[in-house]
Amino acid sequence: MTAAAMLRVEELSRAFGAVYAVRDVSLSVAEGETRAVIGPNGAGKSTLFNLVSGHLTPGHGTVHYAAGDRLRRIDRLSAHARARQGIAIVFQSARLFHGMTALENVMVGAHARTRHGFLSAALRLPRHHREEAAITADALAALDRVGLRDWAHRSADALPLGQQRALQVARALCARPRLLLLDEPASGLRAGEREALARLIEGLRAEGLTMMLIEHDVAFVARLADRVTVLHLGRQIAEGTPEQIRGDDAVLAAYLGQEAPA
Ligand SMILES: Nc1ncnc2c1ncn2[C@@H]1O[C@H](COP(=O)(O)OP(=O)(O)OP(=O)(O)O)[C@@H](O)[C@H]1O
Repeated sequence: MTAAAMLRVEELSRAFGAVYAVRDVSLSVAEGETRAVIGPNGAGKSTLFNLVSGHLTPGHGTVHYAAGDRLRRIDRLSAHARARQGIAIVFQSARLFHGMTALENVMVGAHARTRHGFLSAALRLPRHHREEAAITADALAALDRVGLRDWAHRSADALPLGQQRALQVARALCARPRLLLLDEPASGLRAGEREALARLIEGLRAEGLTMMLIEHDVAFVARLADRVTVLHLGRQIAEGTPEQIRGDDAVLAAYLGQEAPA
């Protein structure tokens, strides 16, 4: 791949007690690439994402990210600092704010990058009024981008699951990410909802957004990802195009006894 790296992970490890969730993983994601991360249950996929987003710190290894004109080391920065630099994560479990509208849910994402932060915004301090108007405009634009503009003033609780996922993506987009991490965004969705989500991700890919995506369905991965990283028991056992991964013996062996990538 000739494009510049957006993310470089080197010999990254993280253990919980005696068990390595991620062990000596090295990978590089190019600017504009969509990278899928697959692997059987417990392979370390979510842990890897949390190590990149800053929700976990590594026991060993480094994470570099393209901030400004070069790769900078970020593995000791807080999740908040990484978010301000453009790394956004959509977690596997839906974390919407109940009792808030779709618009308010998205505005929370925008506050991650403002100077004064969410707390003073929540307190409605005067200096926030101009900033607030800009955030509202950004949040409406993000809702529009995911096809939820008409839901802006409706309760997020009323949204079907597929649209709740789209709302989470909108919230992440509102923070203007340069690297978007999506942890199993399609899990639990029905066929029509999966298709809508796939089209949403395709649209972001066409816009050139760099993404990492955890997903079990290999047809979904083949459609959306440029390259695939395969983890098993914390280690990276393969990397390549979706085509290369499908025929990889180590990958097929890792999935033995589980749902194999067909
Ligand atoms: N906070 C934690 N405390 C203890 N063990 C953990 C913790 N988080 C993850 N693990 C363990 O680390 C390993 C990797 O977990 P992780 O959630 O990263 O895998 P995964 O590939 O995302 O799995 P899944 O597909 O089931 O979501 C598992 O053995 C898991 O039990």
